[in-house]
Amino acid sequence: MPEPSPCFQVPTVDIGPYLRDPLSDAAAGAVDAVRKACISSGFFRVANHGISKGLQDSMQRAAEALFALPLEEKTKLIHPTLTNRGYELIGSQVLQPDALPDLKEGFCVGQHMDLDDERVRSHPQLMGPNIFPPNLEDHVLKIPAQQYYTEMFSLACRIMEMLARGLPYGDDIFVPFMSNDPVCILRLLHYPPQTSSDKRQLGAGAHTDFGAITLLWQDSCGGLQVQDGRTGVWHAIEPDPECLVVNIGDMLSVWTNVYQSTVHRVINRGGQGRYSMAFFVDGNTDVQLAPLDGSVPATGKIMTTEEHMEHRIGKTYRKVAAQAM
Ligand SMILES: O=C(O)CCC(=O)C(=O)O
Ligand SMILES: [Fe+2]
Repeated sequence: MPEPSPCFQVPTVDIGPYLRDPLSDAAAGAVDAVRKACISSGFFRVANHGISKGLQDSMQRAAEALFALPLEEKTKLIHPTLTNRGYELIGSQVLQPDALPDLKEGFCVGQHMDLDDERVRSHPQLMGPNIFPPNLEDHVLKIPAQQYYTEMFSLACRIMEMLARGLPYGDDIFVPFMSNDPVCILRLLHYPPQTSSDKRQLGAGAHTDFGAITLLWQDSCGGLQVQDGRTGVWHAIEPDPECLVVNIGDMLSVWTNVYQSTVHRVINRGGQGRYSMAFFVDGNTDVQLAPLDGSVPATGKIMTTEEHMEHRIGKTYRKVAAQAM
């Protein structure tokens, strides 16, 4: 394997000063560090992000309890229509078209909306009710998940603000995107230890994220890798309990042409189950995906974020039966 290039960096940015006072000099330094990371690797870690260790620990315990439920109970949590709510079986997603189905199971929580809600009728693929397991008490999963969701949403708004400040389109350019019931999804993930030597088997196949940004918590197992687009070399993103990983998704790459949505994957060779939690910021469904400088998108076609999400979800999900696992 070629040596990782020293130029490829996933820096750690202390965002505490920005969260405390966005107009301070230290905050301006953090904005600049974030901007540089978005332009070079599209990945950075954030320290002093304000999400407590206690809440993260509760969520890790919640994920362990949830994924330890019998398969029969987990399959009852599969949403009849939405892929961004409830349980997802191992192998449901194929993130890398030439690889085997991903060796991961997931569970998604979003903003709860009842089925008869007008917003659900207008956006039936992205909005809807949450599903929680009836056999886990609310304090185990539902309550911490809702608190974690709320806190991650606030943090995501602040990070989107930092990203806006690193661009020439106005500090509030992403406010509409983060308004009007923006789609944000908390996805708990469990990767069983991988024993297969088949190179086509990955925990999560190589992909770029669909939305604007992803905020990721990972346990101490390791296994997340990001690819340097210039050299093709994969770099491990080592776990750091003090930090969350932030990465740029395809929406920001289309809007800005300079912030990179970088290819990454997961391979869990740690010998034990790996847990992670991704918070996907997919945003206001009506916002247009067109370069902010007014140029024509590379694809020649302007989509809404909703059309883009439905396209990417449709391409990567497949129906799998529980008994095939
Ligand atoms: O589990 C991880 O560390 C990464 C997950 C990921 O890339 C994704 O869900 O998009
Ligand atoms: Fe990803």
